[in-house]
Amino acid sequence: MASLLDVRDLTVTFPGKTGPAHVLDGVSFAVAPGEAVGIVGESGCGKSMTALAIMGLLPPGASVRGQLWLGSDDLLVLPEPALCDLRGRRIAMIFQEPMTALNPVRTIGDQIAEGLALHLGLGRRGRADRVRELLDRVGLPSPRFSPSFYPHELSGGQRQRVMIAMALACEPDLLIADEPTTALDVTTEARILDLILEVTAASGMALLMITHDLGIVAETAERVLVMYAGRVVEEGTAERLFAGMAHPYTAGLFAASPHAVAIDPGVRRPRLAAIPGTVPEPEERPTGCPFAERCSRRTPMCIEPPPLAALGEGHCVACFHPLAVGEGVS
Ligand SMILES: Nc1ncnc2c1ncn2[C@@H]1O[C@H](COP(=O)(O)OP(=O)(O)OP(=O)(O)O)[C@@H](O)[C@H]1O
Repeated sequence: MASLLDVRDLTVTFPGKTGPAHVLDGVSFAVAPGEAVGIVGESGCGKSMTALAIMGLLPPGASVRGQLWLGSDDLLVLPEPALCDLRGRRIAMIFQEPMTALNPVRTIGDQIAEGLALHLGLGRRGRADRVRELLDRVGLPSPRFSPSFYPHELSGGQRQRVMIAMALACEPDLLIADEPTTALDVTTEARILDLILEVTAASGMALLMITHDLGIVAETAERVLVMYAGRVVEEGTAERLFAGMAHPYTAGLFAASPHAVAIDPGVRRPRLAAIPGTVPEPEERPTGCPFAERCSRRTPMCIEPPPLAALGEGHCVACFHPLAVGEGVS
């Protein structure tokens, strides 16, 4: 099937103190129409930069190379007005913290209606009807919830529901959810994830779920990209990858995930095991395997960059010493 989103060799660089800092280094992946893809990695791996590059919202100072195809449009060469038209209409994004993403001095109804006026040209009456329909759709029905509410009158979970309503407003082809439940308690997290899955499946929307938690990926994605230090280090269908994580980093994330039981109900662990060390800063990244310094399996050959190579159908890994199926990381 033709891809909806095709990211090719995406590289994002900022000027650093000692030279260019590559925050993304040759990232490539595709999302098919209606597909749910998860991007997972620790803080600082480049997940948000990937999302912001797709949205055309990178911070000032960023320089971008590569290609970002949405259907037949390369987003990296589209002029700003065309990109602006595309945001909300074809791609929408839900951010980590709804309180900062929502405008505190405008009603939720006005904020949801904005995209409807801009992209669909709906009149006042049409917008009001659609806002009520969307609030209802995301579990904020009237009369209990009114479009005239301000964000501060809602709980964190309810605000995230408003963000979902805004994202759904124009029925985009792709929804990017960047850590959408980080600010929520566990019960609310489960409800919001269920809602995102339900609305995307019902409307045939593709989903790019960005998270640091492999458990969330296991619950939401059909395909998984594991990112480390600005690169994709493992990619596979959720079925393949969770049946045999091959990169020592992915296995480390699994060992550190409090939700690992969602991936493997048989898992028994006395305690969570953190990966030693931290993600190297963009200016300090080695030219070879970026994970080598933290990896118990490294050998002298890891001073070379391992290519992302196929392990089997629907599964690739960038590691010279991948784990065999069933093998744990020591
Ligand atoms: N404005 C900026 N200028 C320079 N470097 C930046 C800027 N914003 C982020 N970075 C760097 O880009 C790298 C990737 O950041 P990014 O926010 O994409 O990580 P992430 O994986 O999404 O982490 P998190 O889960 O914490 O959001 C980090 O090393 C970060 O320090």
